[in-house]
Amino acid sequence: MWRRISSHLSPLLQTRNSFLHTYVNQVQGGILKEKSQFIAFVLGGPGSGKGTQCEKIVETYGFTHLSAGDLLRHEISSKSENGSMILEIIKEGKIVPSEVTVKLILKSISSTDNHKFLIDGFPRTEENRVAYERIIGAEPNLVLFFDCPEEVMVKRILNRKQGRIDDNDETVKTRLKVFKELSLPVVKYYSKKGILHTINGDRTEDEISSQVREVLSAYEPIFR
Ligand SMILES: Nc1ncnc2c1ncn2[C@@H]1O[C@H](COP(=O)(O)OP(=O)(O)O)[C@@H](O)[C@H]1O
Ligand SMILES: O=c1ccn([C@@H]2O[C@H](COP(=O)(O)OP(=O)(O)O)[C@@H](O)[C@H]2O)c(=O)[nH]1
Repeated sequence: MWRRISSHLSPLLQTRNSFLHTYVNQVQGGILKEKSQFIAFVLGGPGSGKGTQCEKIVETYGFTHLSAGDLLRHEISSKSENGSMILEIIKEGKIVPSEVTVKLILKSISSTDNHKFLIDGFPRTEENRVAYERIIGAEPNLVLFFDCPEEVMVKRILNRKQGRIDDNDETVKTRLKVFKELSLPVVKYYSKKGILHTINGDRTEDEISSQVREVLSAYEPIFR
């Protein structure tokens, strides 16, 4: 049974506290055990297979999957105050202001009773990354990067058929440009930090899954 310990703090402190230390106490055989929050960022170009693999990770390891794109699309469909601005940006394949995305991520984390999260499709720019670190005050435990040739990603996106407004020839061009110019520097940053794990995304789903399991199993003692 999980229980947040930050309920008596002010809302701001509470959010930050719950993020940094979620920490929930589990009574196990009479011993109060503390679990640390575990965050994995999942990066890769559009159509590289991030969402598909996140679903498998959820099934195998019990992570909570937070897709930044899904959180933003939910703001559009729920007609929230930022909904129309987000719609315009996604339609063009550009990047939503960091504050908006980070707040949505933070809100989801704080309202979820789990200590391990996959944050999929974020951070997409160095500015996103810095905003996340400023607001959250922590770095991820690890970063998975799905490396996939451009022509494979384009083919997958145009076959995706989920009715997404940005899955078309025109917007895909901008998304790929944004990925190369703005997102790859983030990948490089985490590589230098030594927490990046590159996965070959140009394989079958099962082959990719087994590469992912190889990486995650090494972290299992930490996030379990
Ligand atoms: N390894 C794979 N081989 C072929 N198609 C894939 C593979 N992984 C995902 N797909 C398909 O490609 C499309 C894009 O995958 P998705 O997981 O949505 O990518 P992303 O979240 O990175 O945009 C989806 O239609 C998905 O079913
Ligand atoms: O942190 C984020 C994540 C997504 N997006 C927007 O949402 C779109 C779709 O992102 P998603 O991760 O859902 O799909 P992908 O491009 O990886 O297929 C992007 O092109 C951006 O316009 C954004 O602005 N910031």
